[in-house]
Amino acid sequence: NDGSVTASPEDAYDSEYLCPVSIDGQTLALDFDTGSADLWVFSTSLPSSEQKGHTLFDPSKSTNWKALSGYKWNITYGDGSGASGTVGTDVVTVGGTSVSGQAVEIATKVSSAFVSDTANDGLLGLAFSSINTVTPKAQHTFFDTAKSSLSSPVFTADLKHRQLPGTYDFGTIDSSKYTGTITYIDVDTANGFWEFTGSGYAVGSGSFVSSSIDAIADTGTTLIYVPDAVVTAYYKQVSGASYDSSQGGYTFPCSATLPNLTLGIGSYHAVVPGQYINYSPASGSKCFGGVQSDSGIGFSIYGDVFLKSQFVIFDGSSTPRLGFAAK
Ligand SMILES: CN(C)c1ccc(C(=O)NN)cc1
Repeated sequence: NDGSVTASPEDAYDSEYLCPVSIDGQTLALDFDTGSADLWVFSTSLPSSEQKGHTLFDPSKSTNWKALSGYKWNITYGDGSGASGTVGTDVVTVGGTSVSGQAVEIATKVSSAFVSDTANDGLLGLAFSSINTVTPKAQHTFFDTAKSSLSSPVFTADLKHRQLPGTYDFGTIDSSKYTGTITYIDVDTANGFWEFTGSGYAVGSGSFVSSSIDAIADTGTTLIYVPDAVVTAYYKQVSGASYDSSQGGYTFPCSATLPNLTLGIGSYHAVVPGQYINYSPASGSKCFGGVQSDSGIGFSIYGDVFLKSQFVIFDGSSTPRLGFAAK
């Protein structure tokens, strides 16, 4: 029951990656999110003003739909966006991986950020089921539901930079997708995230700074959010860079040459190409950085700008771990 599904960038800046998911034959484009654990979809139960532009799941058209009476969900993400609604189970298929009895959370309310993100028909959470928001009983993620039917209890992310489709694979580690060896690091599941301790950083050709960085691998977050020491050291090497409160982060002249950012994972040095860190135009001739401060979050977030530079293994075995390799 192993599977592979394309992950297509939603826009020119890879702000998110969308994957086709079939729910009893109804195919929606979902944002696979290793930073949350709810599978929720835009639905016919939303107010019509919130439905516009999205593909909607209609449970009344599903022969395998089973409503969970009295079950509800309500989620808020790190950027303040959120959604809520009701719950049922259905057959969910991702690439070649099909599971029955999967909890599907029907949105009856979504925040404006989701309404306006018309390419996004919902999220498929891939964090640990311990942070699923369904009450009165938390539900399993798609990966947890599928795990026992996979050749190996793993999924991998091979996200690409700019305009290229990548893939999420379930059940296998495709050795044609990476070079060199895989470095594994232990995961602390206490907060429900793929959370690990990074070993430090380097900016451009500068020397590596050993420091413990508490971070999560989050495919649902676009940028890299790291401690101020890292951010300061990075933008010190970018002429014309400065913190722009009106933009809510560091910007720099779009003509600037950006240094690579190396992030340590154990003894492995993961290199994020400088070009990936010129994230998008901000205003005028200024561009917005793909590396920003994690202050106020409580941990660092290694989001898509980092993850797309690597081949990443999410190992859901009895001792969960993360694997990283160059590609
Ligand atoms: C508004 N949208 C599409 C979001 C998608 C994902 C997230 C998130 O924090 N995932 N870990 C937030 C917002």
